[in-house]
Amino acid sequence: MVSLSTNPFFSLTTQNAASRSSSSSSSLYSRFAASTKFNSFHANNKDHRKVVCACVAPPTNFKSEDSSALRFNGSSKSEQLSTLREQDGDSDVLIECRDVYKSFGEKKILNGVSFKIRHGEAVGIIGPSGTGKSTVLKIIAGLLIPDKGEVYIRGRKRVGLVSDDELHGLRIGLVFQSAALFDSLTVRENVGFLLYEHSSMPEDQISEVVKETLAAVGLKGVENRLPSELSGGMKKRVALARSIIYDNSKDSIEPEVLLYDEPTAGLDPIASTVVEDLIRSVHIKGQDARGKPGNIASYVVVTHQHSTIKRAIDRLVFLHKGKIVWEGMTHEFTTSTNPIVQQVSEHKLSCLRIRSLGAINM
Ligand SMILES: Nc1ncnc2c1ncn2[C@@H]1O[C@H](COP(=O)(O)OP(=O)(O)OP(=O)(O)O)[C@@H](O)[C@H]1O
Repeated sequence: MVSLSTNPFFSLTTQNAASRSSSSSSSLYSRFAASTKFNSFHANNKDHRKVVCACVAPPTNFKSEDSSALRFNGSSKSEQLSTLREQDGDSDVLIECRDVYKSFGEKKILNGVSFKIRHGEAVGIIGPSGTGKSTVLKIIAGLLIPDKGEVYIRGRKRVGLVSDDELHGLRIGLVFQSAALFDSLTVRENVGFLLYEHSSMPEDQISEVVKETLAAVGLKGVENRLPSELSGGMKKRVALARSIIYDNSKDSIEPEVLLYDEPTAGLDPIASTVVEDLIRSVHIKGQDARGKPGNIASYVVVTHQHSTIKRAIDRLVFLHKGKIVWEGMTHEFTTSTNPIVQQVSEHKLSCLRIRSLGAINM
């Protein structure tokens, strides 16, 4: 079985999972739901609602009467994943997009995207602005449905949106560019949201895990601050902490694939380096940044930043005009004979602003 329970708010459609019912968790929810930003966001913009729902770590079971307003879709659990694919020697493939198409209205964005994410990989998706990189992440995360084509999670075809936490076996976490913290909650509550909402851990233990996780991303003594009291780089680190926290009281920890959408956008070079190295450190050698058994099996980074490619990515997928035009190891990027890659690598990656690629003729 496969689960995407790490994904934020996926649990909103789940009615029956055991969840923490403490007053503190409902108060967390009400404080979050009562925030002006949240209400206006959801009242005014359906598409944005999806993004908000996607952007944070993993409350897997919101218990609220209002939660119906936040559901992604009405698809049934049985529709979520089906059709176990035959084993084909790809046993290390965690996620596969096969011939995926996506349009928004008349606008064709993805035109047959196929690629695989294997266990242990650090994959970067690069390409011109507007070419559909974030759309690919949202499709992988189960927040958007392809118009055509298939997404397989550990060999099982996903049907519909992810909205179910009864599935288990792989968690997928999405860290949005904006960090997307809940403004009305403290850093502790933001980072510990999943555990407050969904685990049976006592609150003092959750506080301890939050503290450890924050320390792992280089933050100390910020637990009681609100997001508005943090710098941009700190917010990104809090978002990272929120994506890597897990319930360590469980017997087994599911592997997780983390999806980062421009994790260093807007940061200065030093702050970028910190985040890039953290992305690596939560993943490498089967250890997480707390020195405990790691659960981040693989990660995918959408980026325009050269330093992120250099420090945090091993394999690149190059998306252009809705298709993958090149795939290879990062070091092969500069030696590729693919014309479009050559035009980019002539810039030696050091001045890589792939946004300018929009002008390149294919
Ligand atoms: N929900 C949506 N509704 C309508 N259009 C959308 C939606 N989401 C994305 N788009 C459009 O799809 C195109 C691809 O967007 P996407 O964010 O995936 O691009 P990107 O490659 O990540 O761009 P960037 O590098 O600038 O972040 C853009 O033109 C965007 O405006």
